[in-house]
Amino acid sequence: ASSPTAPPAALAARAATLREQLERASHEYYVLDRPSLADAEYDRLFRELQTLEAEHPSLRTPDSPTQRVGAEPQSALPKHQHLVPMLSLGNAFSDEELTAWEERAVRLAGEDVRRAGYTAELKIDGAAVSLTYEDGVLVTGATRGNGTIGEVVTPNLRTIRDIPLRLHATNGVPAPTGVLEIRGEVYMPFSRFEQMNEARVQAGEPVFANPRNAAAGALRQLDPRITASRPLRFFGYSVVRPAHLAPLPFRTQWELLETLAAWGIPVAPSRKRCDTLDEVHAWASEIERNVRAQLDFAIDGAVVKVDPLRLQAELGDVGREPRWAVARKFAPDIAETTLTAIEVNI
Ligand SMILES: CC(C)(C)c1nc(N2CCN(c3ncccn3)CC2)c2cc(C(N)=O)c(N)nc2n1
Repeated sequence: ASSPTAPPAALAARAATLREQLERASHEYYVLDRPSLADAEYDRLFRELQTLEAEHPSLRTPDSPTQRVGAEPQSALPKHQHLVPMLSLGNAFSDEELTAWEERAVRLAGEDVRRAGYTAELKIDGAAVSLTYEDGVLVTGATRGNGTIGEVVTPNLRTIRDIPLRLHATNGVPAPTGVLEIRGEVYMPFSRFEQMNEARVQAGEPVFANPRNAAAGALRQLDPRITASRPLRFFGYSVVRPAHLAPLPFRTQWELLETLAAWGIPVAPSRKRCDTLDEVHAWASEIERNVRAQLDFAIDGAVVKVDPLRLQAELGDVGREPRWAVARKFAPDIAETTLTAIEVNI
């Protein structure tokens, strides 16, 4: 017999179904931009779940869509120690410097580095964060901070629709178990950045100098309702877990990104699996010359990574920078440098 407070199994099952349907609809609407559920239907299901949770509080789980916006403002942001430190990135400002990076890696780990190839990614110009999931449920979100200690901003990150509150099994990829940290970049699309600054000018509020500052500022709000009002997005690019836990279900950076996407984490477009560094040079040049101007978000370059995790571990890090990855920086965005110049003149 069920105890008086435990909800009947049928209601618990209904709540679980509603959570799944609402999260899938939200993912299709915000991430895939192809909604399959009408807004009115979404609202009806959302209200049904809210009612169920109000009548049976034990059904109000942390991965419920009703728990995205809303905790009370905090007094200050608590500190968070990252399970695995978030590294920095060395910079390569030219093709020659990128080639020198490859030569050093080959000297250390041998020709396998060249044979195995690279994953090349856009370098999103936003604010780096780390999301901790336990058995697929988001439990903590933190800013990068100094790489070892960041600030807990979980309520603020939960307001970002791109960030799933629960990781799902799809395309034959099982949902993750145990604890893992997903790292990525929170950013503000250009189109929404301009719109927000326009509104701030009308409201007599100070404008943000660039989308990166706007994203970082929104993330560090004490009141999540303010964060919820800011148009923030997210791309993931790294998954780590403490060394003593079971290995993750992928062997290369490319498979890592495919796994993130299968779990419902947005991954930046225009990435490329390159068999040679020449392919990386050509891809980076195409991105800087043609793709960058079409993107609705700021990038400050590309990130080139030795693909196999085995070689990444063999290469390790020096100081706080991985030997197996490097940022290929592009010329600063014209708009930003112009604005900075104007600020200086004034
Ligand atoms: C996992 C590694 C360390 C190789 C790594 N580290 C990154 N970053 C480190 C330095 N970061 C940083 N941030 C502030 C201050 C100092 N360093 C900001 C993130 C990456 C950033 C991006 C991106 N932006 O799109 C990306 N596609 N891949 C990354 N990969």
